[in-house]
This record gives sequence, structure tokens and C-alpha cells, in this order.
Amino acid sequence: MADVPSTTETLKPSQPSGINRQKQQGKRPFQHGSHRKPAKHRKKQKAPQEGSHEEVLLADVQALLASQKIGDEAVAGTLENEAVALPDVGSEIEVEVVELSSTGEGLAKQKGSDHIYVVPFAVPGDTLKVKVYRHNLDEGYTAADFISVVKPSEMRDDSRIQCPYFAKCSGCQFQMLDYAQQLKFKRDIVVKAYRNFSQLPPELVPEILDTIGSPLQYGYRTKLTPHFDAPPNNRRRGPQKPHEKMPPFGFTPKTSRQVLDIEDCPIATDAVRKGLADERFRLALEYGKYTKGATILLRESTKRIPKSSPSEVVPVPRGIPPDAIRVETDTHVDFKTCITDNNATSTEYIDSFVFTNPAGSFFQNNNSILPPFTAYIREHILPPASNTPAAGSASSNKLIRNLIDAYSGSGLFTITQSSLFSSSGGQSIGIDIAEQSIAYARRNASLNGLREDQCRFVAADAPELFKSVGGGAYDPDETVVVLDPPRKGCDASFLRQLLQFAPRRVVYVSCNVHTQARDVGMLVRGQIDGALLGKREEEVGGAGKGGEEGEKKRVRYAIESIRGFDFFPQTAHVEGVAVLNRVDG
Ligand SMILES: C[S@@+](CC[C@H](N)C(=O)[O-])C[C@H]1O[C@@H](n2cnc3c(N)ncnc32)[C@H](O)[C@@H]1O
Repeated sequence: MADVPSTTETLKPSQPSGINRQKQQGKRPFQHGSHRKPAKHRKKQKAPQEGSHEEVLLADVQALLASQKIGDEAVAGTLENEAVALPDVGSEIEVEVVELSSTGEGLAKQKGSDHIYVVPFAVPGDTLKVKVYRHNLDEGYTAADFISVVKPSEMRDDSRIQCPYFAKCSGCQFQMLDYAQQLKFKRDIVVKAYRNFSQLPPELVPEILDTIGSPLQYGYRTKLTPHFDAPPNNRRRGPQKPHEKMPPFGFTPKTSRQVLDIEDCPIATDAVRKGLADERFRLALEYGKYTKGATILLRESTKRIPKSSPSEVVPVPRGIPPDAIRVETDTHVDFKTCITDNNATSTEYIDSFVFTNPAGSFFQNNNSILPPFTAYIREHILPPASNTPAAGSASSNKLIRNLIDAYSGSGLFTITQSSLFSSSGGQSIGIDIAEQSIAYARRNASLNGLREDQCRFVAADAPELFKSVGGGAYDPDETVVVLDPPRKGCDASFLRQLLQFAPRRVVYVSCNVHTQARDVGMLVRGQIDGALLGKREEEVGGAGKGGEEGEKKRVRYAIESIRGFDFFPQTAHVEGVAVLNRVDG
């Protein structure tokens, strides 16, 4: 394996092209003359949040500009010329789509120009009619709204679209694509995430594996949160009038402030679709009671009744409405209903594991993919037999017996993986900042027959974890850490302590492959915020504070595999699983 570069580290993405470089040099990458506001009228640009839609889009725009071989001078020259040519906001133009950004939007160009237009609902190879929406000149592109397809790409087949709101609602981007093609695009998203945000040389990133698809490609979403606005003209202060007619009830598209009225959402499960219809019916009767807007929770919940034989006819149980969605199997019947109370308890099954949650709190939204997904984690949470540590290393004779599930929520990984660890006398611990999720995690452990000595939970900020597992309570050589942080990824303090604890194996699950790539990059380099981190103090005789001594002994990881999972078919979203091993010897 190639050695790890010791560059000056930041938490910023790699900068593949000229725009950020020019900004650093105090130059403006784009000078569009008449389209630019004078400097004193311009708002100071905030740096986009790491891993945000904006940052990811910018990285792709920059990469496309770089691939066009636009050097700093050429940019300035082109732009002087383009200043005149750029279409006015509101005008309609034709563009050809060059590629898809990792945000799911198309990057397109007008014939004869290198200027980039960012267009939703686009497929590479499409010629589209679009409406210019905003010139983001500092970022080097123009945002445009999709109007119609002039000439479809070979990849596009609009007869695949199953939703009448597609291209109006912003929820889905890919309904016109074959599912295999969607999965290919999602693999590209993971590839680009590691290229743009890990700051690792390509030889340290293994080939990204194929994205695992969702068993259900429609009818999978177990949660929706449609909303409606306050009555028009109601001010914050003063008399509040109720709605005079049924307000639009649905979702707000990205480029609009108006709620789009949605009668149905085919990516949702049957129970949630029924919940949406029921809530629309209720709102049609009760809109006059509302003086404010509201968001309505629609969360599927399952009541499972075991069958004594495949042919047994199970009656609707007490407390379940007769029109609940009924799903028959040989061994049980699932009655599926839709909960709208945030504080009610929802119940989900993953194979034979049962999970309860406060309906309004986090739980994975696609139940159909959870059995293959948790099976994949089970197959990869322990090292493959061939991956034995280097002879003579501290861990050469040790088995991984302990699981630490950081950002555990209500215990998805702790509980579904626990048997692998309890069977070898080890233990599992989950930690999450949300007390309510931890209360439910404890309850879920008990519902799944796990004792506290097999599986325990702590409600705390993730870095506090190391107080519970440090000091010899868990031998790092015998421990795997599963990470599943929120979209912003792990914070530096957590990663620093993780490197100091130095578990033998890390399985990093993420709903944002861009922040995952950033964090994995730091673990592979053994550097957080530029500081090199040493091994645990007892092992290196007082080193471990970073700096030169730390560099000699620094803990770092090698990536075993990276793979995407498609939790959200028809959208550009992809979840990532990266498996890492501590580099010994
Ligand atoms: C993506 S969810 C994963 C939950 C769980 N692994 C699952 O799949 O159901 C992220 C979790 O991180 C938790 N969280 C957010 N910030 C945290 C922090 N600073 N420390 C610990 N947990 C945190 C949230 O409460 C949430 O449950």
C-alpha cells in the first residue's frame, strides 16, 4: 500500500479546478459585467456547509470547468465575452445536458458556449428547454428551471414516470431512468465523493463496489411529512384569520415558495399513501380551524400477528382499523397503519427483529432494504478470515468481541448485530444524543430478548463514548466501531478520540457520502485538522499527543471496501458503507 501523504490538512473538499483557487488569490472567477451587482450591493457570500447540496454541486461544476481546460486567464477572457451573451433571468433557452451532478441535477451547456447551466430533471444527452432562474456568477454557473424535453437522451424513457407530479415536485429526480442506470449513477456519486472530498490519493481508495438496489423501487417510503401554509395575509402579530378554503397540501418545490398540492405519492408505502388521502380528507373538513400552517407526520406502523399454519385466516386485531393494509405471509400477517401523532409509538420489523420508535423521531425510511442492508453489515462487521493482522502485532491473536454503535438511534445496529458479539462473550454498546431514542433502544433490546450485559445503551454526546469504553473497559484490538452520524458527519473531537482509542475495525454507515469521504480520509491519514494522532498512551510510552512523536506511531486506517446502498430509489440520494481496518505493523 502506498504511504499516506502528509499534506496540510483542512476539513475542506479537494479543489479540482480554478474557482476556489481564484477566490483564495483574491480574484473573481467570473466577471459577467452587466449581470454582476456592484460590490457594495452584493451580500457577503457564506462558505457553503460541508457536505451540503451547494458544496457538492460546486465541486461538480468546478470539475466540469477543469475538464474543459479553462485556465485562470482563459476563464477571464471567456467571461468578458460571455458577459454580453448570457441570457436574461426569465428567458427560455435550449441546452444540452453534459453530465449529472451528484445532487441529481444536470450540468448543461448552450450550443457554442462553455457556460454551465444547472437544470433539474435532466438526463445526460437530453436537449432541454429551460428557463433561466438565477445567475450564480461567483460559483460559475446559472440555475435554470426545467420546462420540456426537446430531444430526449437515449437513457430517458418518460413512460417510466409513475408520478403525475414528477418534474413539478422536487422529491424525485430519476423516475425517467431505468433502475439499473439509477444504480450506476449512484455508484458514480460515491466515486466522486471520495475523489472530491476525501483528500486521499487514488491508490488509497479501493474501487467503489456496485450500489445495492432497493427491493422496492416504488411504494417503499415509510414516512412523509406533507405540509400546508398559514392563510394568506396572516401577519405574525394582529388578528389571525382561519383558512377560507382548503390550502394546497403537499411539498414545496426547491425553486418555489408555494406549496404544491399533492394528492398521492407513489414512492410511499400503501399505508402512508392511505394516510395522505385520509389527512387530505380531514383537512378538507377542518381547514377552517387552522390559523397557521402545519406539517403533518405520516409514519407507517406494523402490527404483526403470527399464524399457526400458512392457511390460517387471521381476523383484524382489536385496535386496528378494518381498512388497515394487510400483508400476508406463511408465518404471520402484518397489519399496516399510518400514524400522525409525533409522540405515538411506531413499530417496524426487520426480518424477525422488532423496533419501536417515537413516530416523529429518526428511523430508517425504507423498510424493504433493511433486511439486505443489516445482513451486509453482519457479513462485514467482522474481518474476513483472510484479513488476519500482521504476525507479532498487538492484535494478532485476538478476536473482535465487542461492538460500539456510535449514533445508535433506537439500536438498529446494536440489536441486529449483537448476537455476533454475545456469542463470543463480548458486549455491545450503543450511544446517541437523543434520550428518547436511547429509552426506546433499551426497550427494543429487551423486546428482542437481549440482556443488559449483552447490549447496553448510553444517552450522551458521541465523544462521551470514550469515557465508557476507555480505561481498559473495551480492548481496542477486540472492538469494532459502527458509525452512523447525521448528514454533517462526525465532528473533529469525536474523530480525534476515535483515533486515540484506535479500534481494530470501523464500519462507517452514512446518509451523506460526501461528509463520509471527508471523515474516512482523516481516519486513513490519521490526521484530524492537521494534527497527527498517536496510538494509545500505554502502547507508545507517552506519545499520543500528535506532533512528531505522534507521527512515528500514528494510528491510521486502510479502506477495505466502500459501497453505496439505494435507500431512496427515484431520487439522487445514496447511503454509503465504508469498512476500515487499523493499519498494524
Ligand atoms: C442517521 S441517524 C442513525 C440512527 C441509527 N443508527 C439508525 O440507523 O436508526 C443519526 C443519529 O445520530 C444522533 N446524533 C446526532 N448528533 C449526535 C451526537 N453529537 N452525539 C450522539 N448522537 C448524535 C441522532 O439522534 C440520530 O439518532
